[in-house]
Amino acid sequence: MPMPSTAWHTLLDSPPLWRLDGLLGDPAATRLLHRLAAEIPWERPTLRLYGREHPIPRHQAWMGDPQARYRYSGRDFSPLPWHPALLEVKAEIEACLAGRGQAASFNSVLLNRYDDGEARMGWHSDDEPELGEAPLIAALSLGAERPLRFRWKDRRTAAFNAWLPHDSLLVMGPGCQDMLQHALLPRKGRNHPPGLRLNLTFRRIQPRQR
Ligand SMILES: O=C(O)CCC(=O)C(=O)O
Ligand SMILES: [Fe+2]
Repeated sequence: MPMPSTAWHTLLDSPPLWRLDGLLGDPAATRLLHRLAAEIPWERPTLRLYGREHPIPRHQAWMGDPQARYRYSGRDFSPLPWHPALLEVKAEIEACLAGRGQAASFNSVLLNRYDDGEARMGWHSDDEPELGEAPLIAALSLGAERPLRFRWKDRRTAAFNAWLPHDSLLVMGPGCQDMLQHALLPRKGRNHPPGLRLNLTFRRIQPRQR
């Protein structure tokens, strides 16, 4: 098999925000998209907002090492065991980052599935205490290309889009969660509504001390 041709793009110098195109190469990336869409036990958990339960506007799943547990909204979550294909992707990402001089060792992945342009994720930073002080998060996009919107917390610089094509890896380095928020906004696109998109965010959860 020829090595997929990859290229790094620097979206921001500081904090470091990078994109690598062609992480897995095709047809491997497209095969992975369809395999994960079919084999992952996708869920649509509900969130309580102003006293009412709302299903989140996308599907998701959480996988990782057994000790990569975290607390959210006062509840304890344990990851599902790794899907074998995701362990391979994790190794691939870690190798790519090592090649860029960036050591990383992930122990969990949050998978998001967006079926259409209505599916979305609101403004947030990935700044849960379990992720540590200055986390490095690497997110693989598969399927429909959509923009991840970034805005600065201090609002001094304009918001911007990071377009995430099929088989691209977005790396949010130390400081990204402190200084920026990001969101996957809904897209109407009457002529070209986006189709299925998966996003896999690899993270390192610090095991809880107790
Ligand atoms: O779907 C995306 O590109 C973003 C996902 C994300 O921000 C997250 O999982 O925290
Ligand atoms: Fe995020």
